[in-house]
Amino acid sequence: MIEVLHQAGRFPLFSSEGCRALEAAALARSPARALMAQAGLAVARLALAVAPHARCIWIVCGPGNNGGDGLVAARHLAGLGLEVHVSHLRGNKPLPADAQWAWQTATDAGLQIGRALQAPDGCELIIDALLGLGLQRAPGGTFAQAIQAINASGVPVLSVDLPSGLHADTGCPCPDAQARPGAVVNAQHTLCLLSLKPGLFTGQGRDHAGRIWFDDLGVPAVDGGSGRLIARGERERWQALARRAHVSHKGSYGQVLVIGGAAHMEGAALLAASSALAAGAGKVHLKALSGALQAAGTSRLELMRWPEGPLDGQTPWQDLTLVVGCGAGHGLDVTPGLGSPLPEILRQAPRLVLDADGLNTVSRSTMAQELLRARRSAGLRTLLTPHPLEAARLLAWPVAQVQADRLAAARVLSSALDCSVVLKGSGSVIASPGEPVHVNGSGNAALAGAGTGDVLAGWLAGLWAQAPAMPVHELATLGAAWHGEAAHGAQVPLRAADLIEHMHALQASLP
Ligand SMILES: NC(=O)C1=CN([C@@H]2O[C@H](COP(=O)(O)OP(=O)(O)OC[C@H]3O[C@@H](n4cnc5c(N)ncnc54)[C@H](O)[C@@H]3O)[C@@H](O)[C@H]2O)[C@@H](O)CC1
Ligand SMILES: Nc1ncnc2c1ncn2[C@@H]1O[C@H](COP(=O)(O)OP(=O)(O)O)[C@@H](O)[C@H]1O
Ligand SMILES: [K+]
Repeated sequence: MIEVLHQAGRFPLFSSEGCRALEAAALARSPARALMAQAGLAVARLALAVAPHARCIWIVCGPGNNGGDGLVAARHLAGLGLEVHVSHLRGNKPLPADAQWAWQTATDAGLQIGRALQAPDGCELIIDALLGLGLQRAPGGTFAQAIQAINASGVPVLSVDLPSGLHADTGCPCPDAQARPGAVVNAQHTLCLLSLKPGLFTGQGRDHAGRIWFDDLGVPAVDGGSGRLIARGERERWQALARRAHVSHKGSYGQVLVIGGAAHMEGAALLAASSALAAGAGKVHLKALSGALQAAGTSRLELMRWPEGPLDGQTPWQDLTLVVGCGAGHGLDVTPGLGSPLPEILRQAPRLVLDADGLNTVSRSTMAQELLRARRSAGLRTLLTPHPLEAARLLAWPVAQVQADRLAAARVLSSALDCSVVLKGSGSVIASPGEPVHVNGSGNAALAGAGTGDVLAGWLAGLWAQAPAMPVHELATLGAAWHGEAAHGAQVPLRAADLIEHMHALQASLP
Protein backbone atom coordinates (compact mmCIF):
# COMPACT_ATOMS: atom_id res chain seq x y z
CA MET A 1 0.00 0.00 0.00
CA ILE A 2 1.40 3.42 -0.92
CA GLU A 3 0.40 7.04 -0.49
CA VAL A 4 0.48 7.59 -4.18
CA LEU A 5 1.16 11.31 -4.49
CA HIS A 6 4.24 10.94 -2.31
CA GLN A 7 5.86 8.40 -4.63
CA ALA A 8 8.24 9.08 -7.48
CA GLY A 9 6.77 7.92 -10.75
CA ARG A 10 4.00 7.96 -13.28
CA PHE A 11 1.09 5.67 -12.50
CA PRO A 12 -1.44 4.25 -14.96
CA LEU A 13 -4.95 5.63 -14.65
CA PHE A 14 -7.95 3.52 -15.58
CA SER A 15 -11.38 4.60 -16.77
CA SER A 16 -14.32 2.74 -15.18
CA GLU A 17 -14.37 0.51 -18.22
CA GLY A 18 -10.63 -0.16 -17.94
CA CYS A 19 -11.00 -0.90 -14.21
CA ARG A 20 -13.74 -3.42 -14.97
CA ALA A 21 -11.58 -5.14 -17.59
CA LEU A 22 -8.63 -5.30 -15.20
CA GLU A 23 -10.88 -6.60 -12.43
CA ALA A 24 -12.37 -9.28 -14.71
CA ALA A 25 -8.90 -10.42 -15.82
CA ALA A 26 -7.67 -10.49 -12.20
CA LEU A 27 -10.75 -12.38 -11.00
CA ALA A 28 -10.25 -14.99 -13.74
CA ARG A 29 -6.73 -15.62 -12.43
CA SER A 30 -7.42 -15.62 -8.67
CA PRO A 31 -9.29 -18.02 -6.45
CA ALA A 32 -12.92 -17.06 -5.78
CA ARG A 33 -13.33 -14.13 -3.32
CA ALA A 34 -9.56 -13.60 -3.10
CA LEU A 35 -9.65 -10.01 -4.38
CA MET A 36 -12.44 -8.91 -2.08
CA ALA A 37 -10.81 -10.67 0.87
CA GLN A 38 -7.60 -8.78 0.15
CA ALA A 39 -9.41 -5.49 -0.43
CA GLY A 40 -11.29 -5.74 2.87
CA LEU A 41 -8.13 -6.64 4.75
CA ALA A 42 -6.32 -3.65 3.23
CA VAL A 43 -9.17 -1.37 4.35
CA ALA A 44 -8.99 -2.75 7.91
CA ARG A 45 -5.21 -2.30 8.00
CA LEU A 46 -5.39 1.29 6.82
CA ALA A 47 -8.16 2.02 9.33
CA LEU A 48 -5.88 0.82 12.13
CA ALA A 49 -2.99 2.88 10.76
CA VAL A 50 -4.87 6.17 10.38
CA ALA A 51 -6.94 5.87 13.57
CA PRO A 52 -4.79 3.72 15.89
CA HIS A 53 -6.64 4.83 19.02
CA ALA A 54 -10.19 4.48 17.66
CA ARG A 55 -12.31 2.05 19.70
CA CYS A 56 -15.66 2.66 17.99
CA ILE A 57 -16.01 2.51 14.19
CA TRP A 58 -19.08 3.01 11.99
CA ILE A 59 -18.93 1.15 8.67
CA VAL A 60 -21.50 2.25 6.10
CA CYS A 61 -21.92 -0.33 3.35
CA GLY A 62 -23.78 -0.11 0.05
CA PRO A 63 -25.47 -2.71 -2.17
CA GLY A 64 -22.48 -3.61 -4.37
CA ASN A 65 -18.95 -4.89 -4.03
CA ASN A 66 -17.82 -1.61 -2.47
CA GLY A 67 -20.11 -2.56 0.40
CA GLY A 68 -18.60 -6.05 0.29
CA ASP A 69 -15.14 -4.59 0.93
CA GLY A 70 -16.61 -2.74 3.91
CA LEU A 71 -18.14 -5.93 5.32
CA VAL A 72 -14.83 -7.79 5.11
CA ALA A 73 -13.10 -4.90 6.89
CA ALA A 74 -15.85 -4.93 9.54
CA ARG A 75 -15.23 -8.61 10.27
CA HIS A 76 -11.47 -8.06 10.73
CA LEU A 77 -11.89 -4.98 12.92
CA ALA A 78 -14.55 -6.61 15.09
CA GLY A 79 -12.27 -9.65 15.38
CA LEU A 80 -9.69 -7.37 16.98
CA GLY A 81 -12.18 -6.47 19.70
CA LEU A 82 -13.16 -3.03 18.38
CA GLU A 83 -16.73 -1.80 18.71
CA VAL A 84 -17.90 -2.02 15.11
CA HIS A 85 -21.31 -0.74 13.96
CA VAL A 86 -22.34 -1.73 10.45
CA SER A 87 -25.13 -0.08 8.45
CA HIS A 88 -25.95 -1.87 5.21
CA LEU A 89 -28.02 0.04 2.66
CA ARG A 90 -29.35 -2.40 0.12
CA GLY A 91 -32.34 -2.30 -2.17
CA ASN A 92 -34.46 -5.23 -3.24
CA LYS A 93 -31.87 -6.57 -5.65
CA PRO A 94 -29.78 -9.57 -4.59
CA LEU A 95 -26.20 -8.73 -3.61
CA PRO A 96 -23.45 -9.53 -6.13
CA ALA A 97 -21.84 -12.91 -5.38
CA ASP A 98 -18.69 -11.54 -3.72
CA ALA A 99 -20.64 -9.10 -1.55
CA GLN A 100 -23.08 -11.89 -0.60
CA TRP A 101 -20.09 -13.95 0.56
CA ALA A 102 -18.79 -10.97 2.56
CA TRP A 103 -22.22 -10.49 4.15
CA GLN A 104 -22.48 -14.19 5.01
CA THR A 105 -19.00 -14.43 6.55
CA ALA A 106 -19.60 -11.24 8.53
CA THR A 107 -22.91 -12.48 9.97
CA ASP A 108 -21.40 -15.94 10.60
CA ALA A 109 -18.74 -14.16 12.64
CA GLY A 110 -21.50 -12.67 14.80
CA LEU A 111 -21.61 -9.13 13.40
CA GLN A 112 -24.91 -7.31 13.83
CA ILE A 113 -25.82 -5.53 10.60
CA GLY A 114 -28.30 -2.67 10.84
CA ARG A 115 -29.66 0.22 8.78
CA ALA A 116 -28.93 3.25 11.00
CA LEU A 117 -28.28 6.49 9.14
CA GLN A 118 -26.42 8.22 11.97
CA ALA A 119 -22.97 7.73 13.41
CA PRO A 120 -23.16 5.89 16.78
CA ASP A 121 -22.30 7.80 19.96
CA GLY A 122 -18.57 7.79 20.60
CA CYS A 123 -17.73 6.98 16.99
CA GLU A 124 -14.08 7.74 16.21
CA LEU A 125 -13.76 6.60 12.61
CA ILE A 126 -16.22 6.13 9.75
CA ILE A 127 -15.50 3.73 6.91
CA ASP A 128 -17.41 4.78 3.81
CA ALA A 129 -18.12 1.68 1.71
CA LEU A 130 -21.37 2.94 0.25
CA LEU A 131 -20.64 3.42 -3.43
CA GLY A 132 -17.49 3.00 -5.52
CA LEU A 133 -16.94 2.35 -9.17
CA GLY A 134 -20.57 1.35 -9.67
CA LEU A 135 -22.03 4.86 -9.14
CA GLN A 136 -24.80 5.22 -11.70
CA ARG A 137 -26.59 8.40 -10.69
CA ALA A 138 -26.50 11.14 -8.08
CA PRO A 139 -27.25 9.50 -4.71
CA GLY A 140 -30.76 10.21 -3.43
CA GLY A 141 -33.02 8.94 -0.61
CA THR A 142 -31.32 6.97 2.15
CA PHE A 143 -27.98 7.11 0.28
CA ALA A 144 -28.02 10.90 0.28
CA GLN A 145 -29.08 10.86 3.96
CA ALA A 146 -26.20 8.56 4.88
CA ILE A 147 -23.71 10.76 3.00
CA GLN A 148 -25.04 13.86 4.72
CA ALA A 149 -24.82 12.14 8.12
CA ILE A 150 -21.23 11.08 7.42
CA ASN A 151 -20.26 14.61 6.41
CA ALA A 152 -22.06 16.22 9.33
CA SER A 153 -20.60 13.84 11.93
CA GLY A 154 -17.28 15.61 12.39
CA VAL A 155 -15.67 12.16 12.58
CA PRO A 156 -12.66 11.27 10.36
CA VAL A 157 -13.68 9.28 7.28
CA LEU A 158 -11.84 6.57 5.35
CA SER A 159 -13.47 6.01 1.96
CA VAL A 160 -13.15 2.68 0.23
CA ASP A 161 -11.99 2.99 -3.38
CA LEU A 162 -13.71 6.36 -3.97
CA PRO A 163 -15.50 8.88 -1.78
CA SER A 164 -19.11 7.72 -2.27
CA GLY A 165 -20.88 9.87 -4.84
CA LEU A 166 -17.71 10.92 -6.71
CA HIS A 167 -17.50 9.76 -10.30
CA ALA A 168 -14.40 7.67 -10.96
CA ASP A 169 -13.73 8.99 -14.46
CA THR A 170 -14.29 12.70 -14.00
CA GLY A 171 -13.94 13.76 -10.37
CA CYS A 172 -17.42 15.21 -10.64
CA PRO A 173 -20.24 14.70 -8.14
CA CYS A 174 -22.56 13.26 -10.75
CA PRO A 175 -22.25 10.94 -13.70
CA ASP A 176 -23.04 13.57 -16.33
CA ALA A 177 -22.84 17.33 -16.76
CA GLN A 178 -26.58 17.75 -17.18
CA ALA A 179 -27.60 16.03 -13.93
CA ARG A 180 -27.89 17.98 -10.68
CA PRO A 181 -24.77 17.43 -8.56
CA GLY A 182 -25.40 14.90 -5.82
CA ALA A 183 -24.01 14.47 -2.34
CA VAL A 184 -20.40 13.25 -2.07
CA VAL A 185 -18.56 12.01 1.00
CA ASN A 186 -15.80 14.28 2.31
CA ALA A 187 -13.07 11.87 3.36
CA GLN A 188 -9.77 12.41 5.18
CA HIS A 189 -8.39 9.27 3.55
CA THR A 190 -9.32 7.26 0.48
CA LEU A 191 -7.96 3.79 -0.20
CA CYS A 192 -8.09 3.26 -3.93
CA LEU A 193 -8.13 -0.42 -4.83
CA LEU A 194 -6.76 -2.42 -7.74
CA SER A 195 -6.39 0.50 -10.19
CA LEU A 196 -6.10 4.28 -9.94
CA LYS A 197 -9.09 6.31 -11.04
CA PRO A 198 -8.56 9.72 -12.69
CA GLY A 199 -11.50 11.30 -10.84
CA LEU A 200 -9.54 11.14 -7.58
CA PHE A 201 -6.90 13.51 -8.93
CA THR A 202 -8.71 16.20 -10.89
CA GLY A 203 -11.88 18.28 -10.72
CA GLN A 204 -13.38 17.97 -7.25
CA GLY A 205 -11.60 14.70 -6.51
CA ARG A 206 -8.84 16.07 -4.33
CA ASP A 207 -11.25 17.97 -2.08
CA HIS A 208 -13.38 14.88 -1.42
CA ALA A 209 -10.69 12.21 -1.26
CA GLY A 210 -8.27 13.64 1.31
CA ARG A 211 -5.03 11.65 1.41
CA ILE A 212 -5.04 9.07 -1.36
CA TRP A 213 -3.69 5.59 -0.69
CA PHE A 214 -3.39 2.81 -3.23
CA ASP A 215 -3.32 -0.96 -2.94
CA ASP A 216 -3.02 -2.88 -6.22
CA LEU A 217 -4.22 -6.09 -4.48
CA GLY A 218 -1.20 -7.85 -5.94
CA VAL A 219 -2.36 -7.31 -9.52
CA PRO A 220 0.57 -6.10 -11.64
CA ALA A 221 0.24 -2.61 -13.17
CA VAL A 222 -0.49 -2.49 -16.87
CA ASP A 223 -1.20 0.58 -18.98
CA GLY A 224 -4.75 1.60 -18.27
CA GLY A 225 -5.33 3.40 -21.52
CA SER A 226 -6.95 6.28 -19.70
CA GLY A 227 -3.75 8.18 -19.03
CA ARG A 228 -1.16 8.56 -16.32
CA LEU A 229 -0.98 10.20 -12.96
CA ILE A 230 2.15 12.32 -12.59
CA ALA A 231 3.29 11.95 -8.99
CA ARG A 232 6.80 12.99 -7.90
CA GLY A 233 10.17 12.85 -9.62
CA GLU A 234 9.71 14.85 -12.83
CA ARG A 235 12.23 17.53 -11.89
CA GLU A 236 14.92 14.92 -11.38
CA ARG A 237 14.58 13.93 -15.05
CA TRP A 238 15.25 17.54 -16.03
CA GLN A 239 18.28 17.85 -13.85
CA ALA A 240 19.87 14.96 -15.72
CA LEU A 241 18.89 16.47 -19.07
CA ALA A 242 19.98 20.02 -18.37
CA ARG A 243 23.51 19.50 -17.09
CA ARG A 244 25.49 22.70 -17.69
CA ALA A 245 28.95 22.29 -19.20
CA HIS A 246 31.72 24.44 -17.73
CA VAL A 247 32.38 26.04 -21.12
CA SER A 248 28.75 26.96 -21.70
CA HIS A 249 27.63 30.58 -22.06
CA LYS A 250 24.37 32.51 -22.32
CA GLY A 251 24.06 31.54 -25.96
CA SER A 252 23.93 27.90 -24.92
CA TYR A 253 20.56 28.21 -23.18
CA GLY A 254 18.26 29.66 -25.77
CA GLN A 255 16.21 32.82 -26.05
CA VAL A 256 12.65 33.52 -24.99
CA LEU A 257 10.48 36.30 -26.35
CA VAL A 258 7.40 37.25 -24.32
CA ILE A 259 4.73 39.21 -26.20
CA GLY A 260 2.04 40.65 -23.94
CA GLY A 261 1.48 43.25 -21.26
CA ALA A 262 -1.16 45.59 -22.68
CA ALA A 263 -2.16 48.74 -20.77
CA HIS A 264 -3.09 47.95 -17.13
CA MET A 265 -1.95 44.30 -17.51
CA GLU A 266 1.77 44.89 -17.70
CA GLY A 267 2.55 42.70 -14.69
CA ALA A 268 1.44 39.52 -16.47
CA ALA A 269 4.10 39.87 -19.17
CA LEU A 270 6.74 40.79 -16.59
CA LEU A 271 5.87 37.71 -14.53
CA ALA A 272 6.12 35.45 -17.58
CA ALA A 273 9.45 36.97 -18.63
CA SER A 274 10.91 36.83 -15.10
CA SER A 275 9.79 33.24 -14.84
CA ALA A 276 11.46 32.26 -18.14
CA LEU A 277 14.65 33.81 -16.82
CA ALA A 278 14.44 31.93 -13.52
CA ALA A 279 13.85 28.69 -15.43
CA GLY A 280 17.27 29.21 -16.98
CA ALA A 281 16.77 30.65 -20.46
CA GLY A 282 19.99 32.31 -21.65
CA LYS A 283 18.31 35.55 -22.75
CA VAL A 284 14.76 36.77 -22.24
CA HIS A 285 13.23 39.50 -24.38
CA LEU A 286 10.03 41.35 -23.68
CA LYS A 287 7.88 42.82 -26.42
CA ALA A 288 5.48 45.04 -24.52
CA LEU A 289 2.09 45.84 -26.00
CA SER A 290 1.71 48.91 -23.80
CA GLY A 291 3.78 52.05 -24.14
CA ALA A 292 3.84 52.35 -20.35
CA LEU A 293 5.52 48.98 -19.96
CA GLN A 294 7.89 49.76 -22.77
CA ALA A 295 9.01 52.87 -20.94
CA ALA A 296 8.91 51.62 -17.34
CA GLY A 297 11.80 50.10 -15.49
CA THR A 298 11.42 46.57 -14.07
CA SER A 299 12.73 44.89 -10.99
CA ARG A 300 14.46 42.37 -13.29
CA LEU A 301 17.34 44.21 -14.88
CA GLU A 302 18.25 41.11 -16.91
CA LEU A 303 15.21 41.42 -19.19
CA MET A 304 15.77 42.88 -22.63
CA ARG A 305 13.24 45.19 -24.25
CA TRP A 306 12.28 44.36 -27.78
CA PRO A 307 12.15 47.44 -29.99
CA GLU A 308 8.90 49.37 -30.30
CA GLY A 309 6.87 49.01 -33.48
CA PRO A 310 5.52 46.00 -35.34
CA LEU A 311 7.33 42.68 -35.59
CA ASP A 312 8.86 42.51 -39.06
CA GLY A 313 10.30 40.08 -41.55
CA GLN A 314 13.65 40.34 -39.77
CA THR A 315 12.44 38.58 -36.61
CA PRO A 316 14.82 35.63 -36.00
CA TRP A 317 12.00 33.16 -35.31
CA GLN A 318 14.23 30.08 -35.40
CA ASP A 319 16.21 31.36 -32.42
CA LEU A 320 13.22 32.16 -30.25
CA THR A 321 10.82 30.34 -27.97
CA LEU A 322 7.69 32.47 -27.72
CA VAL A 323 5.22 33.13 -24.94
CA VAL A 324 2.28 34.99 -26.39
CA GLY A 325 -0.75 36.44 -24.67
CA CYS A 326 0.04 37.06 -20.99
CA GLY A 327 -1.80 40.26 -20.08
CA ALA A 328 -2.69 41.11 -23.65
CA GLY A 329 -6.16 42.37 -22.75
CA HIS A 330 -9.16 41.78 -20.51
CA GLY A 331 -11.01 38.54 -21.26
CA LEU A 332 -12.35 38.74 -24.80
CA ASP A 333 -11.35 42.39 -25.08
CA VAL A 334 -7.89 41.71 -26.48
CA THR A 335 -5.61 44.54 -27.51
CA PRO A 336 -5.34 44.94 -31.31
CA GLY A 337 -1.58 45.04 -30.73
CA LEU A 338 -1.68 41.27 -30.34
CA GLY A 339 -4.14 40.47 -33.15
CA SER A 340 -1.95 41.93 -35.90
CA PRO A 341 1.29 39.97 -35.34
CA LEU A 342 -0.50 36.74 -34.43
CA PRO A 343 -0.88 35.30 -37.97
CA GLU A 344 2.83 35.83 -38.64
CA ILE A 345 3.68 34.23 -35.29
CA LEU A 346 1.43 31.23 -36.00
CA ARG A 347 3.03 30.76 -39.43
CA GLN A 348 6.63 31.12 -38.28
CA ALA A 349 7.38 30.54 -34.60
CA PRO A 350 8.94 27.08 -34.16
CA ARG A 351 8.13 26.89 -30.42
CA LEU A 352 5.09 28.72 -29.12
CA VAL A 353 3.43 28.82 -25.70
CA LEU A 354 0.04 30.43 -26.20
CA ASP A 355 -1.61 31.65 -23.00
CA ALA A 356 -4.42 33.86 -21.72
CA ASP A 357 -5.36 36.53 -24.27
CA GLY A 358 -3.46 34.72 -27.02
CA LEU A 359 -5.99 31.92 -26.49
CA ASN A 360 -8.91 34.34 -26.33
CA THR A 361 -7.82 35.82 -29.66
CA VAL A 362 -7.73 32.37 -31.24
CA SER A 363 -11.17 31.52 -29.87
CA ARG A 364 -12.61 34.44 -31.83
CA SER A 365 -10.80 33.92 -35.12
CA THR A 366 -11.39 30.97 -37.43
CA MET A 367 -8.35 32.06 -39.44
CA ALA A 368 -6.14 31.83 -36.32
CA GLN A 369 -7.63 28.41 -35.55
CA GLU A 370 -6.76 27.20 -39.03
CA LEU A 371 -3.23 28.56 -38.76
CA LEU A 372 -2.87 26.84 -35.39
CA ARG A 373 -4.11 23.53 -36.77
CA ALA A 374 -1.62 23.71 -39.65
CA ARG A 375 1.41 24.16 -37.39
CA ARG A 376 2.16 20.61 -36.27
CA SER A 377 2.26 19.17 -39.77
CA ALA A 378 4.57 22.07 -40.74
CA GLY A 379 7.01 21.03 -37.99
CA LEU A 380 6.09 23.96 -35.71
CA ARG A 381 5.24 23.08 -32.14
CA THR A 382 2.61 24.64 -29.90
CA LEU A 383 1.58 24.42 -26.29
CA LEU A 384 -1.75 25.93 -25.19
CA THR A 385 -2.15 26.68 -21.48
CA PRO A 386 -5.85 27.51 -20.94
CA HIS A 387 -7.62 27.77 -17.62
CA PRO A 388 -11.13 26.26 -17.76
CA LEU A 389 -12.82 29.45 -19.00
CA GLU A 390 -10.26 29.91 -21.78
CA ALA A 391 -10.68 26.25 -22.73
CA ALA A 392 -14.47 26.71 -22.78
CA ARG A 393 -14.10 29.66 -25.17
CA LEU A 394 -11.84 27.66 -27.48
CA LEU A 395 -14.21 24.69 -27.46
CA ALA A 396 -17.37 26.81 -27.60
CA TRP A 397 -18.65 24.76 -24.63
CA PRO A 398 -20.09 26.04 -21.34
CA VAL A 399 -17.36 26.12 -18.70
CA ALA A 400 -19.40 23.64 -16.60
CA GLN A 401 -19.04 21.11 -19.40
CA VAL A 402 -15.26 21.52 -19.40
CA GLN A 403 -15.12 20.99 -15.65
CA ALA A 404 -17.58 18.08 -15.79
CA ASP A 405 -15.02 16.01 -17.69
CA ARG A 406 -11.62 17.68 -17.72
CA LEU A 407 -9.81 14.76 -19.34
CA ALA A 408 -12.27 14.71 -22.22
CA ALA A 409 -12.12 18.51 -22.62
CA ALA A 410 -8.31 18.50 -22.82
CA ARG A 411 -8.31 15.60 -25.30
CA VAL A 412 -10.93 17.21 -27.54
CA LEU A 413 -9.11 20.54 -27.55
CA SER A 414 -5.78 18.95 -28.29
CA SER A 415 -7.17 16.98 -31.18
CA ALA A 416 -9.31 19.86 -32.55
CA LEU A 417 -6.33 22.23 -32.74
CA ASP A 418 -3.69 19.52 -33.24
CA CYS A 419 -1.43 20.78 -30.46
CA SER A 420 -0.50 20.13 -26.85
CA VAL A 421 -2.74 21.46 -24.10
CA VAL A 422 -2.37 22.03 -20.37
CA LEU A 423 -5.89 22.42 -19.00
CA LYS A 424 -5.07 24.19 -15.73
CA GLY A 425 -6.77 23.95 -12.34
CA SER A 426 -6.82 21.35 -9.58
CA GLY A 427 -5.24 18.34 -11.28
CA SER A 428 -4.03 20.01 -14.49
CA VAL A 429 -4.66 17.76 -17.49
CA ILE A 430 -1.98 17.54 -20.18
CA ALA A 431 -3.07 16.24 -23.58
CA SER A 432 -1.15 15.96 -26.86
CA PRO A 433 -1.98 14.27 -30.14
CA GLY A 434 -1.13 10.59 -29.98
CA GLU A 435 0.02 10.69 -26.33
CA PRO A 436 -1.57 9.33 -23.15
CA VAL A 437 -3.25 12.06 -21.12
CA HIS A 438 -1.28 13.10 -18.03
CA VAL A 439 -2.93 14.33 -14.83
CA ASN A 440 -0.61 16.45 -12.72
CA GLY A 441 -0.64 15.40 -9.08
CA SER A 442 1.33 18.35 -7.69
CA GLY A 443 0.05 21.76 -6.63
CA ASN A 444 -2.61 23.05 -4.31
CA ALA A 445 -4.91 26.00 -3.78
CA ALA A 446 -2.00 28.23 -2.76
CA LEU A 447 -1.69 28.65 -6.54
CA ALA A 448 -5.20 30.06 -6.80
CA GLY A 449 -4.12 33.67 -7.21
CA ALA A 450 -3.61 36.13 -10.04
CA GLY A 451 -0.50 35.69 -12.14
CA THR A 452 0.43 32.11 -11.29
CA GLY A 453 -0.63 31.06 -14.80
CA ASP A 454 1.69 33.67 -16.32
CA VAL A 455 4.49 32.19 -14.24
CA LEU A 456 3.72 28.73 -15.61
CA ALA A 457 3.69 29.97 -19.23
CA GLY A 458 7.04 31.74 -18.79
CA TRP A 459 8.59 28.77 -17.01
CA LEU A 460 7.54 26.39 -19.78
CA ALA A 461 9.15 28.64 -22.37
CA GLY A 462 12.29 29.01 -20.25
CA LEU A 463 12.72 25.22 -20.09
CA TRP A 464 11.86 24.79 -23.74
CA ALA A 465 14.45 27.36 -24.86
CA GLN A 466 17.12 25.25 -23.15
CA ALA A 467 15.88 21.94 -24.56
CA PRO A 468 14.35 22.81 -27.94
CA ALA A 469 14.12 19.19 -29.04
CA MET A 470 12.19 18.07 -25.97
CA PRO A 471 8.79 16.59 -26.90
CA VAL A 472 6.09 19.13 -26.06
CA HIS A 473 4.08 16.63 -24.02
CA GLU A 474 7.09 15.95 -21.81
CA LEU A 475 7.87 19.64 -21.50
CA ALA A 476 4.29 20.44 -20.47
CA THR A 477 4.32 17.63 -17.92
CA LEU A 478 7.61 18.74 -16.44
CA GLY A 479 6.57 22.39 -16.24
CA ALA A 480 3.20 21.67 -14.63
CA ALA A 481 4.78 19.27 -12.12
CA TRP A 482 7.50 21.78 -11.17
CA HIS A 483 5.02 24.65 -10.83
CA GLY A 484 2.79 22.57 -8.54
CA GLU A 485 5.65 21.24 -6.48
CA ALA A 486 6.82 24.76 -5.72
CA ALA A 487 3.49 25.38 -3.98
CA HIS A 488 3.92 22.47 -1.56
CA GLY A 489 4.45 23.76 1.92
CA ALA A 490 4.17 27.36 0.67
CA GLN A 491 2.45 30.03 2.69
CA VAL A 492 -1.08 30.82 1.56
CA PRO A 493 -1.74 32.90 -0.46
CA LEU A 494 1.31 32.42 -2.62
CA ARG A 495 1.99 35.60 -4.60
CA ALA A 496 2.95 34.92 -8.19
CA ALA A 497 6.27 36.77 -7.97
CA ASP A 498 7.18 34.70 -4.91
CA LEU A 499 6.18 31.53 -6.76
CA ILE A 500 8.95 32.25 -9.27
CA GLU A 501 11.43 32.30 -6.38
CA HIS A 502 10.07 29.02 -5.00
CA MET A 503 10.38 27.42 -8.43
CA HIS A 504 13.88 28.82 -8.81
CA ALA A 505 14.86 27.42 -5.42
CA LEU A 506 14.03 23.94 -6.71
CA GLN A 507 16.74 24.23 -9.40
CA ALA A 508 19.83 22.10 -8.88
CA SER A 509 22.96 23.90 -7.71
CA LEU A 510 26.31 23.44 -9.43
CA PRO A 511 29.48 22.45 -7.59
N1 LIG B 1 -15.26 -7.85 -7.18
C1 LIG B 1 -14.13 -7.75 -6.50
O1 LIG B 1 -13.53 -8.74 -6.15
C2 LIG B 1 -13.56 -6.42 -6.19
C3 LIG B 1 -14.38 -5.31 -6.03
N2 LIG B 1 -13.88 -4.13 -5.64
C4 LIG B 1 -14.81 -3.14 -5.10
O2 LIG B 1 -16.01 -3.19 -5.84
C5 LIG B 1 -16.43 -1.89 -6.16
C6 LIG B 1 -17.27 -1.93 -7.38
O3 LIG B 1 -18.36 -2.75 -7.05
P1 LIG B 1 -19.74 -2.66 -7.82
O4 LIG B 1 -19.52 -2.79 -9.25
O5 LIG B 1 -20.64 -3.65 -7.18
O6 LIG B 1 -20.21 -1.20 -7.58
P2 LIG B 1 -20.57 -0.39 -6.24
O7 LIG B 1 -20.42 -1.21 -5.04
O8 LIG B 1 -19.87 0.88 -6.32
O9 LIG B 1 -22.12 -0.03 -6.45
C7 LIG B 1 -23.00 -0.75 -7.29
C8 LIG B 1 -24.36 -0.83 -6.67
O10 LIG B 1 -24.81 0.46 -6.27
C9 LIG B 1 -26.04 0.77 -6.91
N3 LIG B 1 -26.02 2.21 -7.15
C10 LIG B 1 -25.29 2.88 -8.07
N4 LIG B 1 -25.48 4.20 -7.96
C11 LIG B 1 -26.37 4.36 -6.93
C12 LIG B 1 -26.96 5.50 -6.34
N5 LIG B 1 -26.68 6.72 -6.76
N6 LIG B 1 -27.79 5.30 -5.32
C13 LIG B 1 -28.07 4.05 -4.88
N7 LIG B 1 -27.53 2.95 -5.40
C14 LIG B 1 -26.70 3.09 -6.41
C15 LIG B 1 -26.08 -0.09 -8.12
O11 LIG B 1 -27.40 -0.34 -8.55
C16 LIG B 1 -25.39 -1.36 -7.63
O12 LIG B 1 -26.30 -2.14 -6.89
C17 LIG B 1 -15.17 -1.10 -6.28
O13 LIG B 1 -15.39 0.27 -6.14
C18 LIG B 1 -14.34 -1.73 -5.15
O14 LIG B 1 -14.66 -1.12 -3.92
C19 LIG B 1 -12.45 -3.96 -5.43
O15 LIG B 1 -12.22 -4.11 -4.09
C20 LIG B 1 -11.64 -4.94 -6.22
C21 LIG B 1 -12.09 -6.33 -6.01
N1 LIG C 1 -6.64 24.81 -6.46
C1 LIG C 1 -5.58 24.63 -7.26
N2 LIG C 1 -4.87 23.48 -7.23
C2 LIG C 1 -3.81 23.30 -8.04
N3 LIG C 1 -3.39 24.22 -8.94
C3 LIG C 1 -4.07 25.37 -9.01
C4 LIG C 1 -5.18 25.65 -8.19
N4 LIG C 1 -5.65 26.88 -8.49
C5 LIG C 1 -4.87 27.36 -9.45
N5 LIG C 1 -3.90 26.47 -9.78
C6 LIG C 1 -2.86 26.66 -10.81
O1 LIG C 1 -2.48 28.03 -10.83
C7 LIG C 1 -2.39 28.50 -12.17
C8 LIG C 1 -3.44 29.60 -12.41
O2 LIG C 1 -3.44 30.00 -13.73
P1 LIG C 1 -4.43 31.09 -14.31
O3 LIG C 1 -5.83 30.81 -13.89
O4 LIG C 1 -4.16 31.19 -15.77
O5 LIG C 1 -3.96 32.42 -13.57
P2 LIG C 1 -3.50 33.84 -14.15
O6 LIG C 1 -4.22 34.05 -15.46
O7 LIG C 1 -3.91 34.84 -13.11
O8 LIG C 1 -2.03 33.78 -14.31
C9 LIG C 1 -2.56 27.28 -13.05
O9 LIG C 1 -1.32 26.67 -13.32
C10 LIG C 1 -3.40 26.36 -12.19
O10 LIG C 1 -3.27 25.00 -12.55
K1 LIG D 1 -16.89 4.44 -1.14
